[in-house]
Amino acid sequence: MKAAKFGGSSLANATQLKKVVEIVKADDTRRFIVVSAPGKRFATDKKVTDLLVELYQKRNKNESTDSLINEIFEHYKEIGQDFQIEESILQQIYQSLLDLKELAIEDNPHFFDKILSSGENNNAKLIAGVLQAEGVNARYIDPQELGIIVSDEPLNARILSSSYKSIHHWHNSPEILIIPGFFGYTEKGEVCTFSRGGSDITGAIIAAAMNVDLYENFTDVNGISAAHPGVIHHPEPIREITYREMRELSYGGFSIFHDEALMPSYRAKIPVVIKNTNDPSHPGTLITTERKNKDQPIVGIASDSGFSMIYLNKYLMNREVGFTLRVLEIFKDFGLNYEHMPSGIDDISIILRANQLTPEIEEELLRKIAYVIDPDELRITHNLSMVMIVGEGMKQRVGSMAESTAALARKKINIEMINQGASEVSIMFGIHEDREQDAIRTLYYTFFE
Ligand SMILES: Nc1ncnc2c1ncn2[C@@H]1O[C@H](COP(=O)(O)OP(=O)(O)O)[C@@H](O)[C@H]1O
Ligand SMILES: N[C@@H](CC(=O)OP(=O)(O)O)C(=O)O
Repeated sequence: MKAAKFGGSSLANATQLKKVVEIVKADDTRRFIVVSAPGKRFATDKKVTDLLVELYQKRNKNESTDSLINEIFEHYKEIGQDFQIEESILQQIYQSLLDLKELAIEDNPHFFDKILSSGENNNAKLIAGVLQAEGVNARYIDPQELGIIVSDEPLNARILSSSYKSIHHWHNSPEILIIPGFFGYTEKGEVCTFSRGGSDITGAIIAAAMNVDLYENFTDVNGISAAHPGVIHHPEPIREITYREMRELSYGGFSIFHDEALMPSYRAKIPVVIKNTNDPSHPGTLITTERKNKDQPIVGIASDSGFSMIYLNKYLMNREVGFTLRVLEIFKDFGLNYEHMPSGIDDISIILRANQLTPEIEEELLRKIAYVIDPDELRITHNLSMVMIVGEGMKQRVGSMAESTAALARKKINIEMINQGASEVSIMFGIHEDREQDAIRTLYYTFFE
């Protein structure tokens, strides 16, 4: 049995949807289909979820949403146009969009979630209708009926562990279930979405709950490549990768997969394959617990920007009991999440996402650190990118660090920070944002060509 998730790029228009219908028909073990909201039809197009974000903003400003509603509806109509679907489906979609005009804003903590979730919900209804019209025994199912119950954290829900058992009750469904991705319901029955890109999460939850043999994640490329295709021309494809490696790459900025999405399928030890809707016979990339091909020490290079780093130095820091704890307590008091904290004998660096800082917060934070910790040196660096080389094989291989630093030095890229986790699955380099693409290129050509 398989669960398949189709991303927005696979559902953007009628031509793409025809490919999806063929994929569903081609293998009768594909029993659970998770769908995203319609994606971009062309480079300058807007995906439906982004139009819904605009709708939310307009509602908040009390501006008319009529033209947006029409634009979104026209997109659904275009997707359904080549199929003999029942007229009532499009009417239902139109009505649900009109209902968004009436949704209460006041005392409605799930206002944004309700608007966003309509993108996938309407698409799942449309696709179920299309599959039925094409003779497939399929049905739309609402996440509440299915049992996707989530924590009450607007725009950032998490699945409750009790959900898996309820969802499993549907594993023998005679109909193929068409499930909208990206949201669930709280215990009180309110719609709550996962974070952006969260249809991947729904796919993994369904795969784990139904205990399928394979979770297929369909997108618009032949699996994952060793670096971002926008930076490296024809990067090498990755045929097989472990969950740990994929987790590091997703964290490091591989936008192809939501980084939280792997958790449910990882725990359930279900293999995931990333496949191309436009070329379904291509093997894509397989994500498993252990990879068979151990020859490749480094599988990929990822990067992400928008970091700041606070550097602290205090002579004999290592003798002060509770030093790190006191520093982190300050971060906690400011409600700041940190991402990494490499340390030396007398110094530590704390790296955090810069979008949490305003000039006021930054000033107060530094003042508090100076007062509580009394460091010999305290400074903050902005506009950093984290560039990562990832691969389980690095543990056995001598010299990955030396080759990387030599490659960066050759390009005169200054390394502000190096971090290697205890698991030795990745090495991370903090560099100035301006040199991010140069760093990826030089590291890629060092390890791949
Ligand atoms: N390392 C990588 N390998 C392959 N694709 C990548 C990589 N990094 C980023 N991408 C991009 O991710 C895109 C697919 O992911 P996504 O936007 O989530 O698609 P979907 O709409 O199917 O969910 C690809 O079109 C590609 O441009
Ligand atoms: N539509 C949602 C959820 C999602 O996962 O979409 P996609 O599978 O197209 O990345 C978003 O844009 O965030």
